[in-house]
Amino acid sequence: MTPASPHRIPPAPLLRAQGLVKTHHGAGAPAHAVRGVDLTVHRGEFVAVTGPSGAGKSTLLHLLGGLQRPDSGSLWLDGAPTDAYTEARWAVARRKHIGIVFQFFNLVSNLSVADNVELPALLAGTTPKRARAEREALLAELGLAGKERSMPGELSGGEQQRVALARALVNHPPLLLADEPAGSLDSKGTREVMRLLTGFHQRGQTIVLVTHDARLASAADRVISFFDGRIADDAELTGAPARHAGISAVLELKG
Ligand SMILES: Nc1ncnc2c1ncn2[C@@H]1O[C@H](COP(=O)(O)OP(=O)(O)OP(=O)(O)O)[C@@H](O)[C@H]1O
Repeated sequence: MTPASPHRIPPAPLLRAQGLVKTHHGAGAPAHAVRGVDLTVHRGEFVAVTGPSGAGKSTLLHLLGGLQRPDSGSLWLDGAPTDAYTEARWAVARRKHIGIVFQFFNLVSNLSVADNVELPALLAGTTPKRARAEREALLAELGLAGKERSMPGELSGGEQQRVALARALVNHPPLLLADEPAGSLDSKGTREVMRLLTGFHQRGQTIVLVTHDARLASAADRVISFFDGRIADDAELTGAPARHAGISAVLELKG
């Protein structure tokens, strides 16, 4: 008698959002930035979220990275519910599981390039020797060897964004979130960011990229059109038909 084959449980999606809603209450009328988003991202995917200015793309990315809290809805990271996460717990989750790059780099201006990149590794408990080795490898890979002692203000925009990428990836997070990473760069810088994101993706990095730049979005293998706080379309770029052309539907992809 052959032994019964063990049931194989498929891995949980890296990211799953259900019913996310976020309204900003500023000085003017409330801004209904995210109006009910269901989204599943599996390991290895490169997802671009595109849409017009004000559609709510950045707000969605901030919700996915725990930088803002939804008014309602739930989010799972690697199968773990995050609804009860405190700010401190989110900070730990980001340090280990989520790298984030922003349009304006957000580097610490009075720290050197080397220290900017090593800091998140040290905060995550990596030994100084290992943090240094990780930093050296990443900066070399990103074409920044020799810039270790430079201060961020001494670098070009493209170089600063590469430092920001190194900082985001130094802890090998399973998920990279990028919010308009080429938004303040010229076309050469944009091409460079595209090349780097594509390279990391080809080596297995899961990426969710927010951009209004069609060129950058074309580097992804799945493009979500975001409009008025909702997913209006969700399509693979390989020529496959759109998986979703409505709003607020659960997306179960590549299951
Ligand atoms: N902190 C905030 N306070 C008040 N309103 C906000 C805040 N952040 C965003 N909004 C509003 O929420 C809506 C969505 O903004 P969001 O930045 O998410 O859109 P976006 O698609 O990323 O736009 P863009 O492409 O111009 O960056 C807009 O109407 C914006 O004015």
